[in-house]
Amino acid sequence: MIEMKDVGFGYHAGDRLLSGMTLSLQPGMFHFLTGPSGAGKTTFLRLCYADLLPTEGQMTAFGQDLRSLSRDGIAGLRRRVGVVHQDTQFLDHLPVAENVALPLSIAGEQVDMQALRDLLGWVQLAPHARAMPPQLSGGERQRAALARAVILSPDVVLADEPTGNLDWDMSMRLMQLLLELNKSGKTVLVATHDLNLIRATKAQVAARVLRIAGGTLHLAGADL
Ligand SMILES: Nc1ncnc2c1ncn2[C@@H]1O[C@H](COP(=O)(O)OP(=O)(O)OP(=O)(O)O)[C@@H](O)[C@H]1O
Repeated sequence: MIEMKDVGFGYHAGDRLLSGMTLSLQPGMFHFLTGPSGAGKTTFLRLCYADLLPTEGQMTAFGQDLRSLSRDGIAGLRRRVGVVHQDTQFLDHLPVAENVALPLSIAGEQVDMQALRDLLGWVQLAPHARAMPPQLSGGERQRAALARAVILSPDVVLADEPTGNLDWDMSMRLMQLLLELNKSGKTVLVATHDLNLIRATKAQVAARVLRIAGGTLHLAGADL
């Protein structure tokens, strides 16, 4: 899985945004990552899918040192780690179904149309399969982003403020999908500053809450 030992990161030489982070993502566990705006949550997630490399310490994913991964190694890692980004981008000239299937096309793989239909049905977007992304509501966009993040059947799903622009009902609907993924065995990590969302989810799953504060990572107490 993903393991960090004394990991630090700075965007500029001499700058240490994050330091001393020691953590293992627990396989099959539901994790939250919280902390104030600007604390480094997105940066942490980017480290987890090797979009950024640590400037200090040791970090491995699925037993491989991230700093020594080849291009193919990074591509392999990205298959095993699905990401729902904070500012979900779609190709606006392609229908939702094609956007969701994009990781398959990029990997040069055949699209199994029945599996794609099932996936769209699971995120309740079957009626919107031929819609264009600008026609989707915020909640529908996030569900499409989640479908795209899991189409390659990753082991780990990272979601960066996936409910940031959604009302409570929509947020809970998205969280249910993430819970279902977790129940099916996937390791999930959701970055959010919404403590109510964390509390409501913790009523349903024994989630582990990580918090970034003071430039490092802590395990939050059970009161959260
Ligand atoms: N590409 C970048 N280059 C330089 N600094 C950056 C870059 N990306 C982020 N930062 C800075 O790093 C800090 C942490 O940003 P990050 O986006 O990781 O925080 P966050 O906790 O996800 O914030 P939010 O909750 O507001 O999304 C911020 O001060 C931000 O300005």
